[in-house]
Amino acid sequence: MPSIFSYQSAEVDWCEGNFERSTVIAEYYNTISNVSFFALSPALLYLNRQYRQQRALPMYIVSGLLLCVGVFSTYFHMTLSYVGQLLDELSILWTLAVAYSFWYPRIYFPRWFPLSGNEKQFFWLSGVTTVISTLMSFIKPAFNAYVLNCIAFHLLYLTWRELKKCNDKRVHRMAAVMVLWWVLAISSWISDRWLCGLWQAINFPYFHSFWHVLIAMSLLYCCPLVIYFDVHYEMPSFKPKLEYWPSDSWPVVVPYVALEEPHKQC
Ligand SMILES: CCCCCCCC/C=C\CCCCCCCC(=O)N[C@@H](CO)[C@H](O)/C=C/CCCCCCCCCCCCC
Ligand SMILES: [Ca+2]
Ligand SMILES: [Zn+2]
Repeated sequence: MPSIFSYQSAEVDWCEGNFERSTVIAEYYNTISNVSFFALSPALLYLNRQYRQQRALPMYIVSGLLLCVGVFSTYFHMTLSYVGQLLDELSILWTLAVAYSFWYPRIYFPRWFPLSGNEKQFFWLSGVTTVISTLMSFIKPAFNAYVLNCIAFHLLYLTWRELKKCNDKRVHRMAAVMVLWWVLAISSWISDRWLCGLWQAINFPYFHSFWHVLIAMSLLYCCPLVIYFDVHYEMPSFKPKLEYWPSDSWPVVVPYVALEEPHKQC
């Protein structure tokens, strides 16, 4: 029986052929495309530095966790080991759980939820749910990936609820771009899983590496939106403004949130 650390002991094997470009890296392009996660965290921290000064702990923790996602995903695609698969999925689960605990808007807490000291209780509820989900991941990690992808639908629902109340055109545009990247990302993930025979027949089995880049792009737009609504709800002494680096007129831009003097827009 192979060890849980050994090469190709994982439950899933992505469409890209194994050991075709290297004798130590199982899926070469799926491994190197994780560079997008290594670029994401420093970009988030640097561009949103005004917000980071106000909310240092959540920003450093989530950026650190996104780096862990990159490290574990690299290890997984390099080895295709069972441990790699678990670490890849658990790092995503914990990043999502921590992000929800820090940024889930209080107005969406369930009605039955006790309202005094609710942040702390929500923090614990998220913690307990995550520990239970972590234990369950050991049972069927391949199924877990589908469950994790479903969380994006909840994020889409929250975005839609917020957009209904917001007149800022820049926010609507940013949400639209985030959804576009996500649609491209999830289509790549699903087509790598379900249509692998077809992609192998045309000798183009690289859709999972596209997924890595596209979901990182989607997160690049998702994070400023989360920050925007956090400032809007929780930091009344600031006015959030969505900006693009290096400037609005450049063909390739990276979005971020600048904090200005008080005045509400949404
Ligand atoms: C101010 C900052 C707020 C930040 C909040 C963002 C929290 C995001 C947390 C984690 C996202 C990481 C997703 C990348 C996964 C990369 C690893 C990977 O490819 N793993 C696959 C195997 O190699 C595995 O099969 C993938 C499983 C599914 C992961 C699903 C993640 C859902 C992420 C939702 C992101 C939403 C973006 C926009 C939604 C409209
Ligand atoms: Ca493979
Ligand atoms: Zn992957």
